[in-house]
Amino acid sequence: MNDQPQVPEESCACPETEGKLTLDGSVPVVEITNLQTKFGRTVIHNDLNLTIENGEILSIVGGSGTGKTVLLRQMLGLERPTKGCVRIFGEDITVASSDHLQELRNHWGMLFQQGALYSALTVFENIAQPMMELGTLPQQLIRDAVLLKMNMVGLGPEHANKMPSDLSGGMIKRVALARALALEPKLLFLDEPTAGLDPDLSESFVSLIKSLHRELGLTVVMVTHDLDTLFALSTRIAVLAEKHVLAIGPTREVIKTDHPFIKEFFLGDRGKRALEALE
Ligand SMILES: Nc1ncnc2c1ncn2[C@@H]1O[C@H](COP(=O)(O)OP(=O)(O)OP(=O)(O)O)[C@@H](O)[C@H]1O
Repeated sequence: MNDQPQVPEESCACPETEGKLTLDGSVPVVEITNLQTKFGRTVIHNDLNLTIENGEILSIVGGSGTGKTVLLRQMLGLERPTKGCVRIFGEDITVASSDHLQELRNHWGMLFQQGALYSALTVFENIAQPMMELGTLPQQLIRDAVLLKMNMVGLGPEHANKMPSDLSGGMIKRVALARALALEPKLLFLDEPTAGLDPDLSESFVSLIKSLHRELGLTVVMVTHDLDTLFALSTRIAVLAEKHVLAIGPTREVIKTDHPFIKEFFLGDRGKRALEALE
């Protein structure tokens, strides 16, 4: 996929707010309005609206090809919708310049599915990289901050000089999480955070995310197919179907929605087991 955002076909009709970066929780952390995404003639999203409040863990679910990844990339400013408005911390990122987007990205962290570590850099260097890129922080402060982030995600300093190829899947996720938290974001995006982890590692990674969410006061936006992760973490779930957010709310309310995808996804055997485990 092309990482250069394209200019939207039509300008957005954003709700009337100041449109300036607001980090104090006084406006929704994410506010998507009347969003449309088309690739050629294929419409992926139409009239999609989604609001995510400060402190939530909002999970996005939906069938294959419903546009979850594209929506996540639009929230990250990596893609622009065909129409509509994507406000992050009150600021419409669909009209932001590339330079401004780069600055805005320092306010959110992203954990990619495969970790996306730089293979030629050590654990320390991977976590330090967003701080180094700022070009303003003294070396000693970066060193202390990296060790602090490592500690936060349960990695001792003895791992600092390891290369990604020396790490287990669970450790790669922890390093990637430490890097996502490097600039102390208030908003964290997670793409399939537990994919590829065995059930025990998955459970401990979920606990880690839960405690960091609480301790750091994060807002989390997650895409996952894993029902255990979904049920254990989400404060609300948004279901993408029929090109828009078909249902949104706490898990127990969303699963009552009478829709074939929701019935199949949540109320199959796997869904029932995951729900029972919550009770
Ligand atoms: N740059 C692009 N050009 C053309 N089509 C695209 C592009 N990016 C995504 N699509 C299409 O948009 C649709 C939604 O893709 P997306 O990856 O967001 O789905 P998804 O909901 O994340 O699916 P999955 O759960 O299978 O990962 C797919 O049909 C995909 O092929």
